[in-house]
Amino acid sequence: MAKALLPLRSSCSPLFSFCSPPPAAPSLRIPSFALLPPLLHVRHHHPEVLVHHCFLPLRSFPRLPLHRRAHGTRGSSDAVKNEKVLSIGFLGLGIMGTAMARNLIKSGHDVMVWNRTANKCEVLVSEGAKLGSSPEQVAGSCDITFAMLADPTAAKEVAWGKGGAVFGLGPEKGYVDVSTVDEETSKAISERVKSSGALYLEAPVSGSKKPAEEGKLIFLTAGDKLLYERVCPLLNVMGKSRFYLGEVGNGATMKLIVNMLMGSMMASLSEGLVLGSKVGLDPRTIIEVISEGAISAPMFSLKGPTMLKGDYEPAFPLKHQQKDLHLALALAEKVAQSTPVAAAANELYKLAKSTGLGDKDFSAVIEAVKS
Ligand SMILES: NC(=O)C1=CN([C@@H]2O[C@H](COP(=O)(O)OP(=O)(O)OC[C@H]3O[C@@H](n4cnc5c(N)ncnc54)[C@H](OP(=O)(O)O)[C@@H]3O)[C@@H](O)[C@H]2O)C=CC1
Ligand SMILES: O=CCCC(=O)O
Repeated sequence: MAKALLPLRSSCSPLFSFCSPPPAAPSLRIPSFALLPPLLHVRHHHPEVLVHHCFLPLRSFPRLPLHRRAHGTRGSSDAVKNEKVLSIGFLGLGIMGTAMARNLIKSGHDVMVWNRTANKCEVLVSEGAKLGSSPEQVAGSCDITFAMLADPTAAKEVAWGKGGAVFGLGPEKGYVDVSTVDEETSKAISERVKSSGALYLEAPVSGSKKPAEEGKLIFLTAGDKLLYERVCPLLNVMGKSRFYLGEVGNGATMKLIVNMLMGSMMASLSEGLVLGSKVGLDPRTIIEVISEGAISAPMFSLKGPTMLKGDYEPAFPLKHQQKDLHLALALAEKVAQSTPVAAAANELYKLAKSTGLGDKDFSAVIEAVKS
């Protein structure tokens, strides 16, 4: 199981490493299709979980760029070295979208951006992005369009509301929704996208503002595998690892499970810090003790100190964590699974939101524990 879930980069053996051409490759030519090894599928307990190596099937996608960049490296001229540079649309320039689109621009791609609140586009336009007038126009102008939106309502609105992306999509195009939404929303978007003739991939991300800025996100993808293969080089620019999880919905639910855990962990940390302080312990020592033992977590070490200072500068807005808990609880209810811990955590986030903390970082949930 552990092997199946290894991030792609670490699972690339030299023999099958078609995520990127071998470092010594003298030219940009991708080996002819016939010479490529078959996709390396690693199947484990769950039949839908496939972790495989990425190659670019030239015959299927004559418009593919030929990336030669090695994983993990960055360079302003990466995309410029391609025979054909993909044009990329990016819809939604919030905390995450801005950082992700910026990395695509920095890697030399041709990026067109759109955001509901138009002035948020200005900074990326000053860095080289083109300005789109609507999701429809962006999707119509670009080969691949990414969407990074707040919630299911926003994702649907941008996909097929007035001037929605699907009206600009068509054959040979791809739509990649990286927002955190539920399975039903993703499937509905998939249906609309595919009826336009385009391909669809859901690809929610694990990792927050800093990993987004550093290009170290973890993509949880599902949907059209051909599109997944096509966008691998772009995911590599924005992330450190990626999982292909099969049918549409699997990426969305994986993300909700992860965020359900995260929300409960943060609520738990908050309780421990508040209780410990109340009985006279130094909360800084609590954080230090935790970091030494089996329950240590990067999140505790990262957020603990800022929580003690009352610094809730948003990296992951609390309203989005509450949205994710709500969606995870709905998922649990659908399959009659009891999730009392997550339900209790959700109440705390709801309380924090009702006191005006929705736009603060999710670690501000500690204020609800204090109240
Ligand atoms: N921040 C984080 O750490 C992470 C967030 N996520 C997920 O990524 C998504 C985006 O998060 P983040 O960037 O933090 O959120 P932000 O709140 O910073 O950005 C939300 C984006 O959605 C847009 N939006 C909201 N409602 C609508 C609507 N009705 N129509 C069109 N656009 C809309 C906003 O536009 P406008 O600017 O006009 O308001 C903005 O571009 C969420 O699903 C979140 O759960 C996933 C991983 C980490
Ligand atoms: O959805 C937000 C996740 C934040 C994180 O993974 O650190």
